[in-house]
Amino acid sequence: MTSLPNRTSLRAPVRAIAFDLDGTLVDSAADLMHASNALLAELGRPPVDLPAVRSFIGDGVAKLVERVLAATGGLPGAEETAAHTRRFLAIYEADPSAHSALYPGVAETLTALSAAGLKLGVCTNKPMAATRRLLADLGIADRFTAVVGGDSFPTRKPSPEPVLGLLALMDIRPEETVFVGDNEHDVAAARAAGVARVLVLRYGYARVPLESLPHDGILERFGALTGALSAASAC
Ligand SMILES: O=C(O)COP(=O)(O)O
Ligand SMILES: [Mg+2]
Repeated sequence: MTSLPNRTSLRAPVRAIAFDLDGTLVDSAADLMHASNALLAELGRPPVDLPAVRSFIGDGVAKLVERVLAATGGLPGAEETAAHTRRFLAIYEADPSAHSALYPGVAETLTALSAAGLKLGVCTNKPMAATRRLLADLGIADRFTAVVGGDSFPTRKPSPEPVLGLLALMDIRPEETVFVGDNEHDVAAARAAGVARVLVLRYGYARVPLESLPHDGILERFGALTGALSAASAC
């Protein structure tokens, strides 16, 4: 009787890792809060606190600003909201990193993964200009083969479009890719793009229990990624 090949031997080897940004690589909530509060001060509105801002992150800047406005006196009309979003971006892009930091283990782990020959990419819903500046300020811009932001394609995560766009730029197929994120949009986008594995970080800005999401594993800390990848390739 012929034996069936095991699951692993049917899988393409992992050649790339695509990372989410906010809540995965970078704890960026404090700068988003400061930029929100600078805007709110100009509008004569009360400030928002860190837990509120954490819960507003993940759908891009326009949604963040809408949620900030809705929580502090109400959402104005579409044109005024768009003007406030532009003002928020001007404030945020001028310095997106003063109060932000890489999560523990991020710099070392990215170095180890590139040294192991893996291509690394970023797929975030944050607009590109702020993303580029944040990655540069935190000293990790040169680790990535490609970066895509919330304004790089017509749709954002949870759409698979930016994930597939990132992989095209990296010349990598979804089945050769692991996606590492922190929220429900990352899992949905990566699943819809057909990546081989989806891992989520416990410490990020998820708005639903991680256990309820169709991921392939929860990482308690960023440094656990190298072990998770070698365990998967060994089994
Ligand atoms: O919502 C944002 O602006 C950024 O979020 P992300 O990096 O987690 O995709
Ligand atoms: Mg995130």
